[in-house]
Amino acid sequence: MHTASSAQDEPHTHLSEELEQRIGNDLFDHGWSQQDGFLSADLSAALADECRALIAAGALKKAGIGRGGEQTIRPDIRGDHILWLRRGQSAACDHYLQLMDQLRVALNRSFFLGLEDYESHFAFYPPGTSYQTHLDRFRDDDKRTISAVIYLNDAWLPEHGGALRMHPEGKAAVEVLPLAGRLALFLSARMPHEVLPATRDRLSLAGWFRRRG
Ligand SMILES: O=C(O)CCC(=O)C(=O)O
Ligand SMILES: [Fe+2]
Repeated sequence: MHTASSAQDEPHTHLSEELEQRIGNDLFDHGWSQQDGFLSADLSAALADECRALIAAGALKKAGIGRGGEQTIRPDIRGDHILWLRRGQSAACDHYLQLMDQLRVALNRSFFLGLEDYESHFAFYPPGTSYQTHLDRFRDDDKRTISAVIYLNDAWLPEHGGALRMHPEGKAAVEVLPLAGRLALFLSARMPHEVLPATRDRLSLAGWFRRRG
């Protein structure tokens, strides 16, 4: 339920225009963007709790590579366990999906991308697992346009590993640590990226803004 309160009480119930512009400019100047504190500490903690409960219940499954009937499990290439989000599964997930929908509308407004929807899953990388360098666009489906990852891990330190490492064309690699509340965005078809192994559990929400097919 929505009760009257100031913007400070509810950070990012609505994204500020300034934040939307910063994200759009980063994406189109550099092909990626990092926004710390994109989720409030409360929302990030609620999503982390939900993810941990789902892991404990065995609800996350080993992720495959490839699409549809061609999916294969290759832990040497990709070691995460995932669960796709459904609208209405929890207040926290709905809040997150609502924020991403605002971002989708803002990106369409500024850049005429025609982004139509957003799909997202929880991801859990057990210690030592990784995801080798890849692009997020499938060979036979070019709908995925912008990738978004939100991290759910408190007190993450560089020595824990687990960075998202991006490889912008012609530039030095960039690393983003999976710290709670942080958002990483990049162009799905153009940014090769990988997940480095970590020494502790690595929880996140990965998602894709898709354009009309
Ligand atoms: O968790 C990350 O930092 C990136 C995940 C990823 O590349 C993917 O799920 O396709
Ligand atoms: Fe990816």
